[in-house]
Amino acid sequence: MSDAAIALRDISFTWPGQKTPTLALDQFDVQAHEQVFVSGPSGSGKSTLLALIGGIASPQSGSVAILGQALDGLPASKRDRFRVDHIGFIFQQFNLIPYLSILDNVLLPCQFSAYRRERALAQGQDLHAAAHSLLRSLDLAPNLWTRAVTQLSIGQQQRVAAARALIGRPEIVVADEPTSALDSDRQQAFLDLIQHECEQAGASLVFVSHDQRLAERFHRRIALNDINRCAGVEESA
Ligand SMILES: Nc1ncnc2c1ncn2[C@@H]1O[C@H](COP(=O)(O)OP(=O)(O)OP(=O)(O)O)[C@@H](O)[C@H]1O
Repeated sequence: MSDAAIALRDISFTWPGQKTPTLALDQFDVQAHEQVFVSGPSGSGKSTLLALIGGIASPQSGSVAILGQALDGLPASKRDRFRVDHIGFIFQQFNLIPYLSILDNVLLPCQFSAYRRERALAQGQDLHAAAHSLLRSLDLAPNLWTRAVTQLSIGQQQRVAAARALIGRPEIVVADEPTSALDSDRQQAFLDLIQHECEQAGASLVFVSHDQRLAERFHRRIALNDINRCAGVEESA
C-alpha cells in the first residue's frame, strides 16, 4: 500500500444521471506535507476530485486511500466521520452557518469530532483560545469574533472558512477555488496565510484553482486534464 497521505488508484467515477464518466484516473497521490495545485477548466472535474478525496462521493471502480485508510467499502457515516476527523475543507462558497458567530463557525469541527477537539486543545488552554490564536494568525481582529458571519466582507468570510478548516490541525486541507472572489493582492495574501498554517501543522494541501498565477507557489502542479483519461470525451462525443 502507498504511504502517501492521499492515494487514488484506477479511479472511474460517473455522476448519477450522466452517461460518461467525469473522472478516469490511473493514479493521483499527494504526500504528507506536500502542497499541490490542481488546475483545469470549468467542468473538468476538479470539485469532483475533491469530493472523492473527502469521501463525499465514491468511485464506481478503483480505490481511495486517505492516510492509509481505504474509504471504499466504508459506509457513508464512517466516511463522514473520517472526513471531519482528518480533512479540513474550504469550499468555493465558504458554507458558513449564517446564524452562528465567527467563533462558533470556527469551532464546528470540534463539535463533530473528538479527535479535532483534542488536537485543538493541545494548541491552546481551551477551545476558545485555540480558535482565537488561529483567527489572529488569519488577520481577523478580536472585535469581529462575536459578529454573525453575515456581517463580514467576503474576504473576512473566507478567512473564517479557512480557520474552520484548520482548527484541530487536520492532516489534510482541501481548498476549492477559495480565492476566486478576491482581487489579486488579496488572493496572494490569503494563500500566504493558508500555506503558512498548513506548513506549521504539517498538513498536506490540495488547492484547486483555474488561476495559473497562483500555481508557482506550490510544491507541485497538476493539470487535471493531463491525468484524466475522460478529459474532453463529453465534448467530442
Ligand atoms: N452533483 C452532481 N451531479 C451530477 N453531475 C455533477 C454533479 N457535480 C458535478 N457534476 C458534473 O461533473 C462535471 C465536473 O464538475 P466539477 O464541478 O467537478 O468541475 P469543476 O472542474 O470543479 O468546475 P468549476 O471550475 O466550474 O467549479 C460537470 O460536467 C458537472 O456537470
